[in-house]
Amino acid sequence: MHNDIKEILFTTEQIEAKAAELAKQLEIDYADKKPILLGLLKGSIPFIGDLMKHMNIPVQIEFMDVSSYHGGTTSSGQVKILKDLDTSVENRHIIIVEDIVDTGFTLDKVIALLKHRGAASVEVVTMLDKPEGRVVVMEPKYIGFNIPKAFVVGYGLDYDEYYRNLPYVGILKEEVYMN
Ligand SMILES: O=P(O)(O)OC[C@H]1O[C@H](OP(=O)(O)OP(=O)(O)O)[C@H](O)[C@@H]1O
Ligand code: HPA
Ligand SMILES: [Mg+2]
Repeated sequence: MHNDIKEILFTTEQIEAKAAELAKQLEIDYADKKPILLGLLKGSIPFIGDLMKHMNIPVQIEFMDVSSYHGGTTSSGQVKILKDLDTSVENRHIIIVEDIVDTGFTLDKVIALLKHRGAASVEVVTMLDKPEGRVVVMEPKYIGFNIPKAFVVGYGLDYDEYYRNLPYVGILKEEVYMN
């Protein structure tokens, strides 16, 4: 285990099994809908990779780069779109892929934008949900695991752009970001 990690919450094996399980549910629900899997960069990179390889239906993969944490452990509340979609979402079924839902600010903004652009439906699949972090109402339809109110890293999740490459999800030691 990395020296900056206090506790591992989910191992690689647990995460990969959960991704496969979620993919099978999406396969059933979107069998004839030709959905767009929309990954929000950068955190969703490992999860969208694990998810898509278990979805044996026609699916389009797209990305938006959205950011609001700017290197800290709390949301700035300002959700910036650093790279927008370059494909139309009109009349398309969108599955937003997230690593984590915390305050809900990111999804609130992205969902409103996609609906405004005429998406036929918008749902969210997230590997992690931190319900105690919520500031705006947000209920993702597909959730991998619920987590307590702690700052976590790994499996795409960063602190100040590092730790995304850890193959597990763990709680970051507070001393790493307190000084
Ligand atoms: O529910 P929220 O409080 O909005 O938090 C969730 C979002 O925050 C993180 O993104 P971040 O802004 O750190 O960008 P990143 O994916 O590039 O790390 C995470 O990847 C989610 O997209
Ligand atoms: O707990 C978290 N860790 C990393 N990034 C995040 N973005 C929202 N919550 C978190
Ligand atoms: Mg981040």
